[in-house]
Amino acid sequence: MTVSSPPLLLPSRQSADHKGTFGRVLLVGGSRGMAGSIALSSIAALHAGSGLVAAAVPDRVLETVAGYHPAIMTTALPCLDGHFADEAWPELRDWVSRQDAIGVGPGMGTGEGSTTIVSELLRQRKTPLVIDADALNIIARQEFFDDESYARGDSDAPVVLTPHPGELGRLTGVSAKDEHAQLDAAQQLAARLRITIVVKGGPTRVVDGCAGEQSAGVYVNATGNPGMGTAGCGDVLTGVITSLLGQGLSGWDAARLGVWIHGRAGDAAAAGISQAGMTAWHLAQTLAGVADEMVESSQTAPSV
Ligand SMILES: NC(=O)C1=CN([C@@H]2O[C@H](COP(=O)(O)OP(=O)(O)OC[C@H]3O[C@@H](n4cnc5c(N)ncnc54)[C@H](O)[C@@H]3O)[C@@H](O)[C@H]2O)[C@@H](O)CC1
Ligand SMILES: Nc1ncnc2c1ncn2[C@@H]1O[C@H](COP(=O)(O)OP(=O)(O)O)[C@@H](O)[C@H]1O
Ligand SMILES: [Mg+2]
Repeated sequence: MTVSSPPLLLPSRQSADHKGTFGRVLLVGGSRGMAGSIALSSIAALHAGSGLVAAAVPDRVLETVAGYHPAIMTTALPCLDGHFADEAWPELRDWVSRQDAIGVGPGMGTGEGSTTIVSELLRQRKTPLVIDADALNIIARQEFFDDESYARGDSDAPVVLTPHPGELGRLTGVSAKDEHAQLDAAQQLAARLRITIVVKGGPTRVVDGCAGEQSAGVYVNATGNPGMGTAGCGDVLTGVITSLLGQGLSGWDAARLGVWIHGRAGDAAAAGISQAGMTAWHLAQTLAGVADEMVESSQTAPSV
């Protein structure tokens, strides 16, 4: 199988590097019945190379999420019926500025507490943000993006949305059935808000509304396969892109490299297991095995 080349590479790792070099990231989400989503995002962030990963989850599911992986740190937030309570944001607020990037949305539900978290995370402009899943559904339902004040400026941290066509339809009002109209709508939304949007699917496309020539046009990803049409694969991508933002990439670079390595891991899972039998769990594991393909290797590093 010929593997397409990554759109860019991370700098090679140096012997003096440490956890802090590779970023501290926070994944916010999960709920009773959907604890796995935020665990997949958190494990994916570790397997994409982050130095430190924590999951901020409703108290009720903390032990469940913590049980998936000993390296994931967890923070319990106030909970009501297994979902974020209104009191969750005041406790989450102080964590935000300490992160190199935050991913929000997987499995979080669309209740009051989650809505406040999404609204406040959108207001802050210092911490890079990936917005996925129920966080996108909240934005759509609350029509937050009708308010131009959410648009990003040159000095603001990057924001990356990762909708599948169903979520993009809710956000833009353009049906998932009309692929081209959805891509146009995503490009208009990205340009208006000066953000990056990953339009997930087969293939996935990335559009970017931030300044600079390099981000003009549409990036069409060449990796991935229909075996990835299985629960949790989008949650894995959220963790990957959050990790890459936390490693210092721009929204455009983190989104393109993120979808490339995500699809590459999906191809490795399909080859190792099968398209029909692979799951998001397999994808998260194969991601660890291919992660170095995102990094400048000694072979490609300029000779001294
Ligand atoms: N193990 C877990 O805890 C999981 C939790 N999940 C969470 O469940 C919540 C709901 O997300 P879901 O995506 O499952 O539900 P949604 O209702 O948002 O999306 C599912 C529907 O979207 C449409 N859709 C999706 N991809 C499409 C495509 N390529 N073309 C056309 N239509 C498409 C289809 O109508 C599909 O039935 C999210 O918060 C998500 O994070 C899911 O990620 C699944 C796994
Ligand atoms: N046919 C396909 N080819 C390539 N990638 C696919 C295909 N179907 C789904 N995917 C990928 O799998 C992921 C599914 O995301 P999503 O629907 O959000 O999953 P979940 O919310 O269950 O985690 C996306 O990254 C999407 O691009
Ligand atoms: Mg999803």
